[in-house]
Amino acid sequence: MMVHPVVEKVTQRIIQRSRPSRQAYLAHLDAARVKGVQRGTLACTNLAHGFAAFPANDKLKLREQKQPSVAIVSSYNDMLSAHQPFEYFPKIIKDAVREVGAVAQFAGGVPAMCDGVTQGQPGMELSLFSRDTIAMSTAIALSHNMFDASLYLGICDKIVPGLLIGALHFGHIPGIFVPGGPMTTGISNKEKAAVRQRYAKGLATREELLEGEAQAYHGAGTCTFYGTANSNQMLMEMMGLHLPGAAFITPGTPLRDALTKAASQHAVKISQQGGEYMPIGHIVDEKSIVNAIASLHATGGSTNHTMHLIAIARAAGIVVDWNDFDELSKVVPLLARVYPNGDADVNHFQAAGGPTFVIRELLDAGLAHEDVNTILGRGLRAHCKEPFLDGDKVVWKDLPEQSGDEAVLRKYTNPFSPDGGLVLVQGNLGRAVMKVSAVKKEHHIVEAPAKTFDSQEDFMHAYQAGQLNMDFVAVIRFQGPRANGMPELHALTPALANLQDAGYHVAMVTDGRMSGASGKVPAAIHVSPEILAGGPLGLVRDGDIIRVDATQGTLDALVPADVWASRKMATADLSRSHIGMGRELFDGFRKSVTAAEEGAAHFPLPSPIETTVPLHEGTDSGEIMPGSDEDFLFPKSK
Ligand SMILES: O=C(O)[C@H](O)[C@@H](O)[C@H](O)[C@H](O)COP(=O)(O)O
Ligand code: SF4
Repeated sequence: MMVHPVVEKVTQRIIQRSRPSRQAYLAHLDAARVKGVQRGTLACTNLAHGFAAFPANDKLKLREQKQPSVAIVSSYNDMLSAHQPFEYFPKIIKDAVREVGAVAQFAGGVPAMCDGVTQGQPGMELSLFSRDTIAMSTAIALSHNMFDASLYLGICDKIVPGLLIGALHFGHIPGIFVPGGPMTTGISNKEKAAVRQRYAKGLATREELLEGEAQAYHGAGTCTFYGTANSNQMLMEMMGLHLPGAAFITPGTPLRDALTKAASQHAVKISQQGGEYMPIGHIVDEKSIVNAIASLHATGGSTNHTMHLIAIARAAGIVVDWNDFDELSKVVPLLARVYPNGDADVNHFQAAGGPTFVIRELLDAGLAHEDVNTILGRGLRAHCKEPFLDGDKVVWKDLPEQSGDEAVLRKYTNPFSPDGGLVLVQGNLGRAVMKVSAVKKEHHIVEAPAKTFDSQEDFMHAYQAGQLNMDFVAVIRFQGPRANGMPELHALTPALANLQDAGYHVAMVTDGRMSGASGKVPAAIHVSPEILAGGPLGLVRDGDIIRVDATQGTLDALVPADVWASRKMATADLSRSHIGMGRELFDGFRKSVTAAEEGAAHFPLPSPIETTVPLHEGTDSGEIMPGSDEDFLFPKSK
């Protein structure tokens, strides 16, 4: 099926723009491949260290160097309710892989930060940088070079992007993402937000607030709003990196564990030894990235992916920018209304049809590419299925034709909105992104005087002192990655929402970011260049009229040109963001980070290597496979 002309145009533009770096990436991938098991390239001493602690039968298989070894890279910890279930996954995986004659090895853990625990706290200034720290930790795990396939256990915000960025730097290794599933529904996200707004007005006690939060976040599993974590799940389904429909199955259930077992055994199958070799670097290509952006728009996904997806693409040699997001947003309809884009949560979304329903609708609408590689082979249509238990095995069934709840999920023929959730706004303040799917139409344009703040705390002090009961645009400055690590400013949402509810026209403009769970207040975020990179946001003064217009895609200070030209860049003392809570360890990150529109990344685009010199000397069983087209079953980017 032909895709929509705009989808095709954006795809071809990305392919053209990415050609040098994508070809360099594929050359690196070729050079890393070996004939036989990857551990065949190790010397005996290395290998003995690699299997020393294993039980006899595993050790024998590892020593024989015939059966694949499957890496487990896990973000388990007790801090994220979403990742706590991963505690018992390694045992399920090892038993499942043994059943099919191979071996699974816990290759390494990666750090994972809960943005809910750190929201509004100093720790949030490490949050964005934790993504590439996770990517580096993934590389450290895989650098043992023992592995012929890998399972990535992660769900939340920066963790899936970090794991995937790391995995793509080992693009020759087949990989499958293994989710843990969402928390069961507690009090609704709307009720949770209402308690917060009452507390911000002084109408609820701290005990009432804590009780409300505890009823929202009440158990193991991912928080049930459609923030960055659950946006990640949609993207993994859309990119064919999950088994179909694995995203939103509750942790601790038989189906959840059966899916983990099935993913483990499928990883063996797509290893070179399994006969259906499918390296992850050939799954993530220009078309799968375009598909991911389309699914983000169709579901009102997290604004954080206007950075994370760009960084993921960059890791695979693919260059994406906010024009690509913006042009796709204009043709991809909004098909799901999940909080903050509506009242439903992800459990309702799943019951209505879930992410695989969205995949089918986008394919049927010609708004996604079907001809892509996935962990199941060639073709995305195989992922438009729903998993069920048949005994202790997973079987997949066709999706129902209709949505289970039209208030939550719709077919492309009857969308909530003809266009998607994220738009580019640009003007004399720079380039920024706005999530419009969660903002009422009457707030898509805000023109009001600026009030500048250099920290979240300064804003909250002014709010609590009653100084903000007016129409205004909050310009929160010095929040970019170079300044203080680009924290989420989600903690300002209840105050801004109260002011909006009181009838004031309010908006936020910042070089910082918001949570994927942020919603109703119009916010032009990720303003690039950031102030510390000379961004014009630093020229704004209190009282300047700021116009934020999501319909026209503009972001301007309406200041006479001569006055604007005479302005000096504001300065701020950021030292308190550079010391304490470990922030001093990330000084190098602040200095080396790329712009938000380049993914706020800490790694270069792949560049051509002089010759496809193998990364390591082969041995008899680890003979280096020459990188050549016929070795691959996969068409290169055209
Ligand atoms: O991008 C995201 O989705 C957020 O980082 C999310 O993971 C974060 O935890 C929110 O702050 C939680 O939402 P509440 O703060 O509303 O509980
Ligand atoms: S969704 Fe956010 S708050 Fe919930 S567990 Fe994940 S990181 Fe923490």
